[in-house]
Amino acid sequence: MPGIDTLIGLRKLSLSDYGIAKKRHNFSDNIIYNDLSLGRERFSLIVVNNEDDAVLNPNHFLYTTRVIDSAGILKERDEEYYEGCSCEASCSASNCSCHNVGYSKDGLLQMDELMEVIYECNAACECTLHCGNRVAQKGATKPVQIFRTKSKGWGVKTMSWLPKGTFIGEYTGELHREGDGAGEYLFETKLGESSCTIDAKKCGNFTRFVNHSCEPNLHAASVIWENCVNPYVHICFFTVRDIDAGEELTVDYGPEWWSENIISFPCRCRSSNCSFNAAVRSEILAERENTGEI
Ligand SMILES: C[S@@+](CC[C@H](N)C(=O)[O-])C[C@H]1O[C@@H](n2cnc3c(N)ncnc32)[C@H](O)[C@@H]1O
Repeated sequence: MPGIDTLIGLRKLSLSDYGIAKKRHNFSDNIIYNDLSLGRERFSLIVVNNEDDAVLNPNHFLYTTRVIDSAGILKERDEEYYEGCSCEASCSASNCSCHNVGYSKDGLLQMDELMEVIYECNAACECTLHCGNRVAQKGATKPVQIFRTKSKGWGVKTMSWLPKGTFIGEYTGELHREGDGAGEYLFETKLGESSCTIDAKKCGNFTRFVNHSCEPNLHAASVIWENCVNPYVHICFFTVRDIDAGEELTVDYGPEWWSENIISFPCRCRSSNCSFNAAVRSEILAERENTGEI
């Protein structure tokens, strides 16, 4: 009788696979899944647990590399479109007439001149898919690994050295109207002028495992690659500095997220200027008790 993992196509490592991989790569990691994305990423999304304190149940979320619009929010939009660019092959800051090009020639986000919104070329543009102004829309290419951290549950680490400005992945999940949904996997984004949220609790990709740090090495950028007047703003993670292979990838969840969640636990990012550590948490809880909030 095949197990559930086999039925849903998840390749759990057999002991012999593990032995071969261990010999070949000379590692001592305890790999529990060799591709959590089930082939949906361009790299094998390996899951490692060297802490022996929990197992990851891959069936409790659906792996998706795209945002899922089950509420039909995107469909409700007026179909009004902008024209694309008419650059012949590839756009650059000097020759692209219709877009602000936020990337360097190597496809790195220009972190020192960061724009509030990055407009990539889109389906209405005449440039080719090789255009340097199409980075995040092509999806994740840099291999990452899911690993069990000591005190923050699962986390994500990079398998290779990454220069500053590298695109890591888009935050995917279920799209909700503003105010709908709650919880630890919510990320706020925009639809034209209005706000909505992406909930990665039931569905998402590896970015749902990225933990918070008060000194993060990723930036959550707003990126648009639709030409409609009311575009969906994709939340895309880019490196804010060079990152070594093996380093954990982290992002700042923001004060609103912590305002909701600090009641349950303190921040364990261990950075020297942590804003939500145990001491700060005690002060916040004492203040909320005083004001009758809790
Ligand atoms: C979006 S999830 C990140 C993935 C999560 N670690 C997991 O195992 O699924 C957010 C949750 O991760 C944990 N977490 C993330 N960053 C943390 C931090 N700096 N300190 C403490 N817990 C953290 C908390 O449990 C939080 O509710």
